[in-house]
Amino acid sequence: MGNSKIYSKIIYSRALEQELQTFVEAYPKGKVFLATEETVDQLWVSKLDIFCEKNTIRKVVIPAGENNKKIESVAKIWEFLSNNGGDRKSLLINIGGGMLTDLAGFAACSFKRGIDFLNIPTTLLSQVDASVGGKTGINFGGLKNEVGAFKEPVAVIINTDFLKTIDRQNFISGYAEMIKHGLIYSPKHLAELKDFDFENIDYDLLQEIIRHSVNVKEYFVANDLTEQNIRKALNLGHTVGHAFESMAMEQSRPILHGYAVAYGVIAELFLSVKKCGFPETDFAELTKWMLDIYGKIEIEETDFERLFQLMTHDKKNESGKINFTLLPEIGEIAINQNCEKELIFEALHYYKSL
Ligand SMILES: NC(=O)c1ccc[n+]([C@@H]2O[C@H](COP(=O)([O-])OP(=O)(O)OC[C@H]3O[C@@H](n4cnc5c(N)ncnc54)[C@H](O)[C@@H]3O)[C@@H](O)[C@H]2O)c1
Ligand SMILES: O=C(O)C(=O)C[C@@H](O)[C@H](O)[C@H](O)COP(=O)(O)O
Ligand SMILES: [Zn+2]
Repeated sequence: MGNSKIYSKIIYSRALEQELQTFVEAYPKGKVFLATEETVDQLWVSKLDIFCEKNTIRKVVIPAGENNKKIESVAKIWEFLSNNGGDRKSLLINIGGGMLTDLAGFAACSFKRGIDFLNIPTTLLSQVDASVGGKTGINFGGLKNEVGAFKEPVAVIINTDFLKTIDRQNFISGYAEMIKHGLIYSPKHLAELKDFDFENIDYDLLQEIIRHSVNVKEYFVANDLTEQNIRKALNLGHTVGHAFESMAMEQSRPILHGYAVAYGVIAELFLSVKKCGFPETDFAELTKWMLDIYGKIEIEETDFERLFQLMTHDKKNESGKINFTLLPEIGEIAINQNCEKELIFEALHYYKSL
């Protein structure tokens, strides 16, 4: 099984500038560039000595927010690299949440057909998921990640200090992808997440739990970088979740990605019960737990058709059939599970009734 190996190095370190220096020195002088976004720039990047004027690392800053994960922002990064002498041997350092690492990763892997990039994730979600594994991309035509490429960063530097300025909503958004990792691979990870007190964060413990979560992601990526088979496990909750996220965006009431994933996981566990025999007691317990944390997105019956249409664009689909990743039980995966429209509507009815 598998068509790739892990090329990226994951570095857990709180000595960020020291780690970065090693990379900067490995590339030609003047050919190291930085991409970030406004919030992260103000809170963090502008305070780091390594990026001060006397050093030659030039910077491009994108406005913050999911609505900036778009082609115009990619063009801004291409233009910046082009105007500042970016060449094939350049390095682009991406510092930010998943919006920024997806976007700038895509800009890097398309500029001059691909330059090196290094990810420094600053949200929980990007530390445990988005910055790792080489899925880069942008939203297009109202669809999530409709355009992108698979390319691994040269390294990912994970520094939990960044999480000290994250708000609660963004923290629990990232926590949803960790729950997903527990569900698809590791009941032990799920248990430690259930025990974690995110109202009163222990950062040393968090660092350990992040490492466990990243290990789950790396396991699937190492075996299937381009998502031909087993990597589809990492997409649990995303067929319905991305439809919720896109619809919420269309209706001008955007939701965070991790919340959309949590809502999608509930709907897809319903499908798992129906199609794969997922235990009903586990389903009831997990649904209650996630409802307590995430609440729910309010949907109307009149939304179902649009949600279904959005699901027809999911990247796991084949021959016009909507394919889900489902679970026969916690830690056991069933990929390529085709569900008919009637059953998908049943799941949406169930979700609406909660
Ligand atoms: N490539 C992948 O495998 C993958 C995996 C999961 C999610 N994603 C994508 O990641 C994106 C979501 O990422 P996200 O949740 O990090 O969102 P984000 O990058 O939009 O960041 C969330 C918010 O936190 C702010 N922020 C970032 N770092 C901060 C810090 N240290 N302190 C304070 N505020 C900070 C940002 O300005 C933003 O307002 C989505 O586009 C999703 O599709 C990609
Ligand atoms: O790494 C993966 O593979 C994932 O599916 C991780 C997801 O959490 C992430 O949101 C990813 O960007 C979704 O990809 P998509 O292919 O469904 O757009
Ligand atoms: Zn996701």
